[in-house]
Amino acid sequence: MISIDSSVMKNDTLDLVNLPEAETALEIRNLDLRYGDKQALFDVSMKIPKKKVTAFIGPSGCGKSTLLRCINRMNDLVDNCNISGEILLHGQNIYDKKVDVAALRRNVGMVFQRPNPFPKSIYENVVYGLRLQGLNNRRELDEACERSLRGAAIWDEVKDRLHDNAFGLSGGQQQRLVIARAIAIEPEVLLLDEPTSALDPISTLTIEELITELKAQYTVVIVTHNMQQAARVSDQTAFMYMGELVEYADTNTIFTTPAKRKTEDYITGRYG
Ligand SMILES: Nc1ncnc2c1ncn2[C@@H]1O[C@H](COP(=O)(O)OP(=O)(O)OP(=O)(O)O)[C@@H](O)[C@H]1O
Repeated sequence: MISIDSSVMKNDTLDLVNLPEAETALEIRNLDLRYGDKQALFDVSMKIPKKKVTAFIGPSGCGKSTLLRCINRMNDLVDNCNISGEILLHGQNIYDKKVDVAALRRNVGMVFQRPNPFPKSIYENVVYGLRLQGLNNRRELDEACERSLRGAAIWDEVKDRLHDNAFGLSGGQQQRLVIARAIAIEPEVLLLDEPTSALDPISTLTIEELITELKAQYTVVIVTHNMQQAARVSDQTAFMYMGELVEYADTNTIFTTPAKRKTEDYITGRYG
């Protein structure tokens, strides 16, 4: 039986079904996804609120990462992947033919399970996306670098070695650096795919605190295996099972009074 510390529970609840457009960052409508013959998502619909943390939880293979990857069209890179349904960002379906996928991915950044800094200096990692956009002014790059590293809660640790190779950082620092790189280009949405699963407990806690700070500016969607983590960092939780969205509600409700039996069985550790 998994017990969740009730002191970490939050009290604000949103009506996720009738969420007003102004408060909605993304709306997923009737999303189905197939990898070849195998259907991995079944008719998923949900509204993801702006500037909140939304967690996807569920047993291994239930489709959490697949759903996350749909939000910035990472699944486009997978052969044989077939998607129907819509994901609306600012009222526009991101799967519309007119959509510029590179621009979408700038606006919807992604951080993966294993920290993946580039083999470059800390500084060059952070400003990488800005350079790609053609920004070359040293002062602007310096400012953006500092702002992003501060935003990712790693500035104090690296400010005296910005030109050292990023591989010299610890795993937890590398993950915060990668988050700094993602926020340097000022996305609206940050997708975090099990961002702490390769980290030690102290680094995990630092990243969790960071996630809570990030929602002041960004909409955060996180996939996690760790239910305590979902309870600690998220405002809303979506429980998935075998490709279906079983229950989606504020995190407090999911962990204390879930409406569905399957959710209760999962959060109480009966399977997983
Ligand atoms: N590229 C792929 N090609 C074929 N099948 C895939 C691919 N990626 C995922 N799948 C399948 O889709 C289903 C959902 O996988 P997904 O990785 O989204 O689940 P998950 O809930 O994130 O799992 P985990 O917690 O283990 O990472 C699984 O059955 C998986 O085997």
